[in-house]
Amino acid sequence: MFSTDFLDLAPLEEAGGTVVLPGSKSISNRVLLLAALSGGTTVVHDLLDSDDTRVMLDALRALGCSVEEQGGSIAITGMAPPPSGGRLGGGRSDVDGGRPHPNPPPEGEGARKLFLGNAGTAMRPLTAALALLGGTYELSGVPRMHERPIGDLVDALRQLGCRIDYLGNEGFPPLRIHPATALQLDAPIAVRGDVSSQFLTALLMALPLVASRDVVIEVVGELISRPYIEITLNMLQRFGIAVRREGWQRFTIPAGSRYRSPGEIHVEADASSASYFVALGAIAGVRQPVRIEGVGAGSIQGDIRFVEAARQMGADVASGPNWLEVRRGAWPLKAVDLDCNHIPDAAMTLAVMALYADGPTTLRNIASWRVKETDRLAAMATELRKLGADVEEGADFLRVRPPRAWSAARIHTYDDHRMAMCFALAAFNPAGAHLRIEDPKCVGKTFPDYFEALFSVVQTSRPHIPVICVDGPTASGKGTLASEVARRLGYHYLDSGALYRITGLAATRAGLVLDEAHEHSIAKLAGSLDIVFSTAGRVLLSGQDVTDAIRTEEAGMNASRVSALPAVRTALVALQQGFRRLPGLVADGRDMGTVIFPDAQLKVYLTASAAQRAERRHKQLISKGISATLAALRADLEARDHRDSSRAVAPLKPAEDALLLDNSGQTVEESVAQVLRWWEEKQPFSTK
Ligand SMILES: Nc1ncnc2c1ncn2[C@@H]1O[C@H](COP(=O)(O)OP(=O)(O)OP(=O)(O)O)[C@@H](O)[C@H]1O
Ligand SMILES: Nc1ccn([C@H]2C[C@H](O)[C@@H](COP(=O)(O)O)O2)c(=O)n1
Repeated sequence: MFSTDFLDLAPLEEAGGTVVLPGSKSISNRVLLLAALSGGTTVVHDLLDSDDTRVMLDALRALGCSVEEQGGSIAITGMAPPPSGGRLGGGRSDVDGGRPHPNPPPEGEGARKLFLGNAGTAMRPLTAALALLGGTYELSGVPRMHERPIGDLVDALRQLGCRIDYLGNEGFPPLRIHPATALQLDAPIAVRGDVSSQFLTALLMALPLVASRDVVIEVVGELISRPYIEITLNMLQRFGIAVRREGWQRFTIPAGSRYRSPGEIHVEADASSASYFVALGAIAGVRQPVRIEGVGAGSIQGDIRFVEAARQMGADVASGPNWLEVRRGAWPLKAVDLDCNHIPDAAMTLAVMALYADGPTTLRNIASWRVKETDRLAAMATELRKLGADVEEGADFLRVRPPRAWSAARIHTYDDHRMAMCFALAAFNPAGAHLRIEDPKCVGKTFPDYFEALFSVVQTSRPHIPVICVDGPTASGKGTLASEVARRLGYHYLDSGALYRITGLAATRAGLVLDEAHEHSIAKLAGSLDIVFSTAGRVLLSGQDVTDAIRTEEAGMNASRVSALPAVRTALVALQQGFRRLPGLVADGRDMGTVIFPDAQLKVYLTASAAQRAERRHKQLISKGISATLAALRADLEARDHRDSSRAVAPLKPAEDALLLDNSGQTVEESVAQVLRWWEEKQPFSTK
């Protein structure tokens, strides 16, 4: 996951390849709660690992469920009591036929506090389940969760006899739930269906806990987002509850309903997440398709119907039971006028596809966008306008006219994963306008590795991929500076010196003398090195860890020797240039700006006095327990500087367009801040 402050997207050109999608958030959180409410153990395969599912798992643990990892799957042992179980809330009327929470917080003791982040799929169903299970609880979330309505659900639960107080604003979390006294199950329970379908889902999942008789739910108003109710009914069926339905207005939970674990259950991939890759294929699947694995025509998720909308806009989609393959069909995409009530989440992706359409696109019946992670109607309109689109925002619709002239834009993401994910698709704009996605880690809610997945299936020409070069003499702090700048920007990092160090080591181990007479043998060796830079920061040569072996002063000197051989340098060019991958690269060495990446967008030549550098290296070695004298180190580094800058090929020198940075008097943070400032000044959306 990219945990940087922002992620800059270079202009993208094409897409093609395969993505395997993570599990559905909607299914994952339903399955977790149902497993918790069932007796015995349920092994859940392919569960989504994201912010919202972690919130649910933490809550279930706090409620006394056992959650165990089993070879990549999760085993949940539910909190339901044995069939002979006692009474609701551990001591209330049996008339209601309710079952008790097996582990409720004892009355009189403080409430059990559950923090549910911004997960509506945890807050709503847990409110209903805990109100019926008994015990005292406080349910809270992030500030935005406290702005998301829950009053209609609380009203429905109060009709039943549940006792729930608002701890902040009336109608919104946080909530305090008290044990119910007696439940009124004889009259139908009315719940509004036109604000969020999660209220009905919450009741459908909670009421089987107390269904000593038929329990009827009546939906008031037009039920929105029906496909989500279909998922709920489907999951309930898997856990032994056969809800009877009359149209979309009346639902009956049969008397005697009792949760039964299916033992094992697979979570299908997320159809809403698929929408970004369907759109990607429609926009950029020019020479090859984008193949999406984990979800397909057989999906139980309503958002799979996004595929129909994408087809209407021109996408060429083939599908199988759990895969989709999408290519560009019509281009530009076709403008549409669509009712999106059935695909509220995925419809956000259509709003970004509309930027590439041949006229204005209107998305209707999307009032529910206003009560999601953010007010998505307002947010979408604001951000689309930044790109140059002409946007009309109604109470429950959005009309998007594609930009006549695209602008580079910083996209604010409002802590809303879907804003980040769908706006990334604007990077294919024909004007090559740059995009900055702010707070990219918000995708952690449903798809933590979204950007990694995206970068694995998009292509752009090399010159578009940003590169920052940091060249300079030994111990000037290049590696320290370059790796930190890369971390802050979410870019890849190339330590080119390591490649020469590895070459020197491999040649020495092969018994080669590091001189001109062996130039071609060493070059051949350099061209066939099996090197792995592990994510844990280790360097492997032919599977062997050489991280420490290449860091000695002797290895540095040997690297300097082999680096003076022209054939060796040539042998390493392609390997170094191969590090230029999306979203960008920071490379350090001696010739990054002069030879390897002459078109780099920013070149820094980093220096410090020889005395400073010797001192830094001395400290560095001492901290590793390696003894050295300052004088010897200074003599060594001056000898290395001399060899590196006087060799015939690619000598150490500043590129003509490099910015000089003498960090003798700077801290590491000061030099990092300086380079980031220079980088920022080069961005098209710079505030300057
Ligand atoms: N601005 C700075 N101020 C003080 N110390 C620094 C600064 N930058 C780096 N250092 C320290 O100097 C030491 C050498 O830095 P680093 O290894 O990054 O240099 P380098 O130029 O990459 O060296 P080499 O080319 O030999 O690999 C490190 O211990 C680092 O923490
Ligand atoms: N781009 C590069 C990187 C390194 N070298 C040579 C010269 C150095 O003395 C040696 C070790 O580099 P370090 O790890 O100290 O950065 O490798 C080069 O010629 N070109």
